[in-house]
Amino acid sequence: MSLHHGKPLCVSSIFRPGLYDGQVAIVTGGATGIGKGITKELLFLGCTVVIASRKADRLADGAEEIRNWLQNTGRQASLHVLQCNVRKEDEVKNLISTTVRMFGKLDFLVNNGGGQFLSSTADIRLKGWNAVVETNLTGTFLLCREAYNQWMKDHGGVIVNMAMDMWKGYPFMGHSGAARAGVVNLTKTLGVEWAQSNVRVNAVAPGSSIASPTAAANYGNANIFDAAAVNIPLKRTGTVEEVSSAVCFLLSPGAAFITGETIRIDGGQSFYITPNFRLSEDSKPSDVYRWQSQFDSDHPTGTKSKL
Ligand SMILES: CCCCCCC/C=C/C(=O)SCCNC(=O)CCNC(=O)[C@H](O)C(C)(C)COP(=O)(O)OP(=O)(O)OC[C@H]1O[C@@H](n2cnc3c(N)ncnc32)[C@H](O)[C@@H]1OP(=O)(O)O
Ligand SMILES: NC(=O)C1=CN([C@@H]2O[C@H](COP(=O)(O)OP(=O)(O)OC[C@H]3O[C@@H](n4cnc5c(N)ncnc54)[C@H](OP(=O)(O)O)[C@@H]3O)[C@@H](O)[C@H]2O)C=CC1
Repeated sequence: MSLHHGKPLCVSSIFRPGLYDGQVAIVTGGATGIGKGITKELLFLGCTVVIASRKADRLADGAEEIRNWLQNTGRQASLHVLQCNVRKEDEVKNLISTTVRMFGKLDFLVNNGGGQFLSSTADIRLKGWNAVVETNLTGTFLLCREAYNQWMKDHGGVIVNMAMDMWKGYPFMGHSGAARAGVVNLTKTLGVEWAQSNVRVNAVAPGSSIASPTAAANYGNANIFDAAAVNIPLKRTGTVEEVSSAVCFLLSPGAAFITGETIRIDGGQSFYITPNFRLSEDSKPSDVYRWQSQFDSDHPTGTKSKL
């Protein structure tokens, strides 16, 4: 349901029905939150979708909900489930090869699966750092590499990666900020390297503001996203549909001349105040560095200072 000039409209995508008829996509993390929104929209548009993540129960529950939802729109779902931990190279290889074997092709890869935990960087243990970097950066690399080598290199395709609002660093999520900055850079590199194979590689960077039950549960606080709205110029949090429509656009022929790009989906948040953390009120001004000069008192602006 969305609003159009204040009136509710029952629509399930801004894109034309059948846009992705006959196409095959993998969406990692496709059973929950943003990934579930992307999966629904791709299915609604006619795509065959394989959702993949670590937890079999999550995949089963998500798939059932998605199938029921699609049935209510009057469409048949070509939805499939494969377990895969993107941190494990053999499981990633298997995800891609099984998909290609089952459906004869792989048109789209959406590297949505990922996440992190909140911690001051000083307190992150190496295991935790590695878990987050392997999930978000290494996992994205492995999936891109396998999708390319096993199918897209010879047949073309489109990849969309997942970044975040890490443009000015990400206090208290330093591991993920660093990993996602790596994803943005990798996206540029692959956009150039794989252009010769007609493979486009782009990314989306949602603000810290896309609420879903699973995303909030990861932080043990159902309302964690509510506080974000005050720092967002558009004065509200975002929706999974608003991420999904950007992903579906990047996958579409409408984005045929876009590669290596990362689109911010954050209501202007990253151009305004960063981020949801503030220094404590009693933090002191830092030490000052200044040249010593006999002219300082004559020329307070320092224009005639010398070493
Ligand atoms: C106003 C604030 C807004 C905040 C949110 C803003 C934006 C939101 C962005 C989002 O991305 S929402 C999506 C949220 N969903 C997820 O993050 C889901 C996926 N995440 C995870 O699965 C985990 O966070 C993980 C760490 C990436 C992987 O966990 P897993 O259990 O598979 O890892 P392990 O190999 O078992 O252990 C990892 C290691 O990591 C450390 N660690 C894990 N959790 C915590 C924690 N909560 N606090 C501190 N440290 C943690 C720890 O060292 C673990 O090892 P051990 O020491 O336990 O042995
Ligand atoms: N919500 C937000 O505001 C923002 C979200 N993002 C990113 O968007 C993506 C989706 O997040 P969101 O939907 O909000 O949160 P969710 O917690 O609902 O989604 C995370 C998904 O990633 C999957 N996942 C996590 N680790 C792995 C792994 N090692 N291998 C395979 N799948 C994995 C999870 O499934 P399972 O547990 O079954 O493995 C889950 O489906 C994530 O990358 C997130 O970090 C970025 C910026 C902001």
